[in-house]
Amino acid sequence: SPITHQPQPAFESHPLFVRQDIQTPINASLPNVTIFATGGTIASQGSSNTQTVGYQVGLGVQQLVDAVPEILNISNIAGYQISNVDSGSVNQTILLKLAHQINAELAKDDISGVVVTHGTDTLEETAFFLELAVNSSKPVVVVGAMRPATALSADGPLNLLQAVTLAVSENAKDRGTMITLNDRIGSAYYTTKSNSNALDTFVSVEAGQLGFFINQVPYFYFAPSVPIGATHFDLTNTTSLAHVDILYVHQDVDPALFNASYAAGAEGIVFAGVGAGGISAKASEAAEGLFNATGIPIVASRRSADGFVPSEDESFSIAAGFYNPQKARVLLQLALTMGYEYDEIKDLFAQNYPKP
Ligand SMILES: NC(=O)C[C@H](N)C(=O)O
Repeated sequence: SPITHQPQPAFESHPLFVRQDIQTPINASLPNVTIFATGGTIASQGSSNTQTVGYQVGLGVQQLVDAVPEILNISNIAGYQISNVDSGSVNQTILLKLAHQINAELAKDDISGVVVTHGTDTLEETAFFLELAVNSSKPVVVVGAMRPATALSADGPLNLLQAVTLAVSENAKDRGTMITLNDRIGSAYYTTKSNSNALDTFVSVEAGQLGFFINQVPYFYFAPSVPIGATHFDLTNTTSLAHVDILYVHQDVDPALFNASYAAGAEGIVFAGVGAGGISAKASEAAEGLFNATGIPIVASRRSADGFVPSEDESFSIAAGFYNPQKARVLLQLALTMGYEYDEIKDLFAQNYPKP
């Protein structure tokens, strides 16, 4: 019979708590999974079944689950509507709601894992944020779609089934936050969106995928392992995140951007450098001047899709190592939020550098 999962009393009083229940049948012999819906293409509808650009977000978590009744053959589902936005509009309020609610959910003995439905554009940022903010052996799976729910060959329903499958899989434990889309399973650490339009958009070229689905069964290439530099933050009492900007470097980049970013409130800056963290002499001078004047951490990442930014002696900047700019930003943001000193931030990034 249909049931409504009730909110946890301890969480009702939390300032960031928002909840919308869904109604699904319950089968006591199946594991429990909680879906946190945030929006994105997976929750979008077009005006025709051939429209694959320019559609509107708006489907609720109940509709996402109703579209894939097969999910209820493998799990009992509780659903929370955290937001319903394109992922370009996901912000720290949404991220903190997710972190708080997922931590509370995974602390319950009868929950096997959680799934977050999300737009793909910034999915990797949310996944990496959750990787850092959630410390559990249970699977956290972030999933999206490249085609709206109304499209011919919509990819959302199968992606969602695979995400829930992963959330109840014993083999998916101790792998942190995972990203799944188009049969592939990736780590939140290194998976990135590679194509604005294609279904097969999530890649991790250097670090590789964790696994893939065959006939809806997840197969992993490796036993669970911990990425170099893996770390977790306890955000239990956190209600806002530090302001960190990303500046994109290019020929003739305006050196004034660094001071402008600081003037607008940035507490840290990541720049997407050319090559392995490069920047013009003039911009470098401006960035160094800002660092000397304010002491705010400035992290050098790269605008290339993949690669490593090595640390340089005597540099005013902290090398991002393997982190792309958006992941370096999340790491710096959390370190600043938790009150890390400059040297601790340097060490945090250095933990990710390859060891000889
Ligand atoms: N494929 C997608 O999900 C793109 C969408 N614009 C988003 O919310 O990120």
